[in-house]
Amino acid sequence: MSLNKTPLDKTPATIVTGFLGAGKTTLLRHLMKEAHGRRIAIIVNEFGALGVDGETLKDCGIPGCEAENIVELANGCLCCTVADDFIPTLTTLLDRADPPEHILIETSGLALPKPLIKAFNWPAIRSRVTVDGVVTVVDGPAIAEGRFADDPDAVAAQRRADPSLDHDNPLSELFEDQLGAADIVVLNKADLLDEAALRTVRADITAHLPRAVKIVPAQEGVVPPSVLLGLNAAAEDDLATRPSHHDAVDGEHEHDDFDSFVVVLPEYESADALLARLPEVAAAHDVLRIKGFVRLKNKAMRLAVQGVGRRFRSHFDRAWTDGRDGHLVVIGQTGMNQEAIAKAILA
Ligand SMILES: Nc1nc2c(ncn2[C@@H]2O[C@H](COP(=O)(O)OP(=O)(O)OP(=O)(O)O)[C@@H](O)[C@H]2O)c(=O)[nH]1
Repeated sequence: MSLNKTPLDKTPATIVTGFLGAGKTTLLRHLMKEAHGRRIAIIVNEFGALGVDGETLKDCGIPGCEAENIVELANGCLCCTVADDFIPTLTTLLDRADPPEHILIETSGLALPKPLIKAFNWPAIRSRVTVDGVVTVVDGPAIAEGRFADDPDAVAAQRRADPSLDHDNPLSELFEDQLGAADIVVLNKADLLDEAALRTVRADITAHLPRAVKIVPAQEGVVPPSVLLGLNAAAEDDLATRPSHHDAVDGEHEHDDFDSFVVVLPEYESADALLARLPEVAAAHDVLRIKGFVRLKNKAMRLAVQGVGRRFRSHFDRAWTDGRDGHLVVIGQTGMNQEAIAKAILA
């Protein structure tokens, strides 16, 4: 793995972006597994008040994932809290007696990557750190299902009403912004696509890329670190080639299209009924993402639950280390019926 300092002796940072549930944390875990003792620090940003990704990575047993190497910024989106959170966090990491050789930054699934890349030009960090590359992870099956596609009729109607608008779907705008920033695209969850679907999805991604960028199919985020790290992109010097839907307003944007809330869970004898209910609830209410941990009676281990759309997985990841209740973070588009969703989950 090429983790050498850049010619100007700046610490390289890799931004891992991609929509909710695409597989960013999974990819980070793989990178850490292959780090072979290199000093890598991780900054994880999440949409929603309770951090699940940081919890998933911290002390997961992979060397390097000790809690002190993982910084969680759980209050909203990195792209909006650059001055308050991001710059001080980076500075603290770089000022360590034993500073990291490489920094991995996982954005929230709803973050726009461009304002974050821009932040690397702030005087406080510009001479010390550089964006080695932007890795955009995409959820292959979600693209195949048309999750990020505009409805052409709705777009046409919207354009007639207001020509400055070009999307009816906030998901497609995010998808394009995340691809627009990419130095490399990881087409993840290839196990859920056949050859023909893989070809179609690849063509769809290519059609949205503003420049020639490599697309690497992957399962469980398994891509060799040598492919993802050491790209030397210096993305902060190259903003013009990374278009964003928010360029016209100098990056200004809001995240009011999406919302999240937490459902606190009781302790269960068995999680079977809950696990059977969750995909139904997600489908009935068009929930984008559900993730969290379930507490079971007489079990020291916590059950990690991950849902993307109506696709769910669960496994016992490690013992509870605190007295927290089981909980699930639910993310969806603004206007989802929070009360009905919580009720259905707890039924
Ligand atoms: N079938 C399949 N599932 C995958 C693959 N990669 C990740 N997943 C699953 O997809 C779910 C979401 O993965 P994460 O790595 O948490 O996704 P993320 O992008 O970090 O999610 P957010 O931080 O919420 O945006 C988990 O249940 C993973 O186990 C894959 O290649 N194939």
